[in-house]
Amino acid sequence: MEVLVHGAGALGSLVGGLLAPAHDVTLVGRNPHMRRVREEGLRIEGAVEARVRPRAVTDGRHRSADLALVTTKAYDTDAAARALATGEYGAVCSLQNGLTEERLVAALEPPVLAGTASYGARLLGPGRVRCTGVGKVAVGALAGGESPLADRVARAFDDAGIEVGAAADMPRRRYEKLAVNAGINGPSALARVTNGEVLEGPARGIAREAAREVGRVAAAAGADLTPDEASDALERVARDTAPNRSSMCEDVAAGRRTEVEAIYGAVLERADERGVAVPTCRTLGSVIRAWEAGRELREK
Ligand SMILES: NC(=O)C1=CN([C@@H]2O[C@H](COP(=O)(O)OP(=O)(O)OC[C@H]3O[C@@H](n4cnc5c(N)ncnc54)[C@H](O)[C@@H]3O)[C@@H](O)[C@H]2O)C=CC1
Ligand SMILES: CC(C)(CO)C(=O)C(=O)O
Repeated sequence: MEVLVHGAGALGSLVGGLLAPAHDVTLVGRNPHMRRVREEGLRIEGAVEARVRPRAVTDGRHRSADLALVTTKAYDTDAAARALATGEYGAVCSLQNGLTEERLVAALEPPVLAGTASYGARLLGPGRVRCTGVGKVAVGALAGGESPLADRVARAFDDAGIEVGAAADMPRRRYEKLAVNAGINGPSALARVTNGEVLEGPARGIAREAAREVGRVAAAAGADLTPDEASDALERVARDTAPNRSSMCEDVAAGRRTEVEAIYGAVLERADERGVAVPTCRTLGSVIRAWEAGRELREK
């Protein structure tokens, strides 16, 4: 399969690199990373060790592939969609955190699949990515149900040795992941603690309530996820990733922009549309947004 990975940072380089031995992969990213991949190949280190040679480019416009994977940060989704709209793709699938697929649907003609990836990835430097945790990929129709296209994409991941499931319940999975991110990311970023410390420490109640609120929004949206299930998912992921710092915690610690809008913004938008009260998510989102506004002022 021809696969284009738009946004080849940590996750995109890892997934693209894992797909490369079995497929014709093009990474779209930025220099100096792309230049090094072009010149010397991509080295995957850590939980998976490999050296592969995907194509590596910096201009994602006017390209074509059977599948485009979107792995930019969520706040770069609109720019990614604009670039992808100039090309030709059989399908587009996001592996990002947060609810970004609707933005891709609004901008693109090809079918947009929903995806989740529980791999851990960190860019070590140009041409080098560390796999910090072997995970699973799920892909399926955005609205749920069987999808021959998702089956084909899942087979392509499987051919490359990636554990994958073609999932008929992506609406539930997307909300479950959103609940986990809403429960862990804000509290861990504000308290500067690991995922495990969110669960064990004084922020536990806030984290659980944020996840439960997402469960209420999901139920109102017909996504088959209850508040208890959302809270259980949060507990499970926080336990499984206990020593890790969440992406939002890393972003805040490094003074970088966060994915607050794709996580808390998405919860609030959907909650407000359906009249669901989400005071905990609203508070967490407001404080992270306030930090971001302060960060922008400090940069000026
Ligand atoms: N890193 C991880 O372990 C995981 C990340 N995710 C999600 O995956 C997404 C990506 O995360 P990371 O890979 O960690 O971020 P990252 O910042 O390492 O990678 C994003 C890359 O996209 C590139 N990019 C953005 N716009 C571009 C454009 N127009 N043209 C070319 N390149 C462009 C950036 O230069 C950057 O290298 C996020 O939504 C994150 O939450 C999900 C699961 C695990
Ligand atoms: C699941 C979790 C919380 C793992 O750290 C994550 O997705 C993130 O850090 O953004």
